[in-house]
Amino acid sequence: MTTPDAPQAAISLDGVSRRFGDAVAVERIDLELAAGEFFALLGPSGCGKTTTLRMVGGFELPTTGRIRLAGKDVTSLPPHKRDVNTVFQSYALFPHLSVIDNVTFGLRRKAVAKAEAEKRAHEYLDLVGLSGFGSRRPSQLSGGQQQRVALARALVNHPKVLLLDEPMGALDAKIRKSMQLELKRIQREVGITFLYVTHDQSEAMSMADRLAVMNAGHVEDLGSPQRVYDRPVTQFVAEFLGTCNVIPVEADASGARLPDGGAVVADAGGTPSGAGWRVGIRPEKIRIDPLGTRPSGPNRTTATVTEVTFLGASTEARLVTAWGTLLQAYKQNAGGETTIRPGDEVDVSWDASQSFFLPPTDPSPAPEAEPESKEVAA
Ligand SMILES: Nc1ncnc2c1ncn2[C@@H]1O[C@H](COP(=O)(O)OP(=O)(O)OP(=O)(O)O)[C@@H](O)[C@H]1O
Repeated sequence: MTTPDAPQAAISLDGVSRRFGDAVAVERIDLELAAGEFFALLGPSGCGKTTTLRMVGGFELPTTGRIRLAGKDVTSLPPHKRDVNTVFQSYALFPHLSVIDNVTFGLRRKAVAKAEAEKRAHEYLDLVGLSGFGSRRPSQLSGGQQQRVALARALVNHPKVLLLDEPMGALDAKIRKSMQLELKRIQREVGITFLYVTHDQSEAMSMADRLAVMNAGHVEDLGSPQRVYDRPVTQFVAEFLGTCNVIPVEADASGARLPDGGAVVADAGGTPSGAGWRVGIRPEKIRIDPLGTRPSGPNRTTATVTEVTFLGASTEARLVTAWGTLLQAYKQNAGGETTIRPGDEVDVSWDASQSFFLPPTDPSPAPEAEPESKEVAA
């Protein structure tokens, strides 16, 4: 939590929940976003991302908890009394107004003089790469261009915080990719705090300074994209962020072992003890060598290659261990690789630093359970 001399959080959620009748959409969330941070809320459909964002925007009231913006309690304030703007997936542009009138709309309502409002609008249209489009109607723009207008309109009031709810949802994959880079550049330039909701893990990882992975209404993991990808705290998080090999381990006082008895050491995820623990390794971290060529040590076993797929930049191998766990491994095609074929017996190994222990998964977490891991802005 915030210490007296820590910089004030731009957004802070303290024990925020939202129920709809008996259904719990958001369950006791604690979040702190630093000023100027690009923060993503990531998770599958229905996990509570949009409800969380709507509570920050004032479109939904929390059932419990407090929301602060720059230290000010706004929990029960209506949207227009909060220093935030929202960009929705649908853009919500006025179809009968020109681009420039769409962008100046909020300023004009705040009684900013027309000339001044238009000057500012042109600056923001420049920023989003749309100078010269001011007199067009939204219907004369592509989806990506409409999205930029919506962004310019949201930024032109200089809100302290911008909320973005799947703003790229309507764009095709290629435009999405270039808009992601663009949005990150714009966010850096304007220095406004962004709270960005998406179910697309690559979008969140490529743009966010930090991200929170939500599952069934609670925050399951929170940290930098690299930390959450490399050292996820649960199997759900590991698998939501990309492909992950998950191997059961048996653990006792003498350490953790694979089903074939080989020792397992991992630098992350705590010390397994008892039943139900697993070790996770990303496919690109798995090393494959001809059978019998790996020196003995922990984190190695043997497997049979079942499928090899050449993907151009990389090759994907599927393997099965002697006890029946299926594994996936990616290898960059950097030249000089040993060819492997289906049916080959191989040594499989990985570094302790590239793997993480995963705790037993509770099949039905108690509704009042605390999130398994939390971090707050320093
Ligand atoms: N107004 C409402 N009335 C009843 N239930 C609601 C309401 N709004 C949301 N919910 C429920 O709350 C849960 C969380 O919804 P929310 O829209 O926050 O999820 P999400 O993670 O944003 O999903 P998506 O990615 O599909 O938009 C869902 O089970 C949803 O059905």
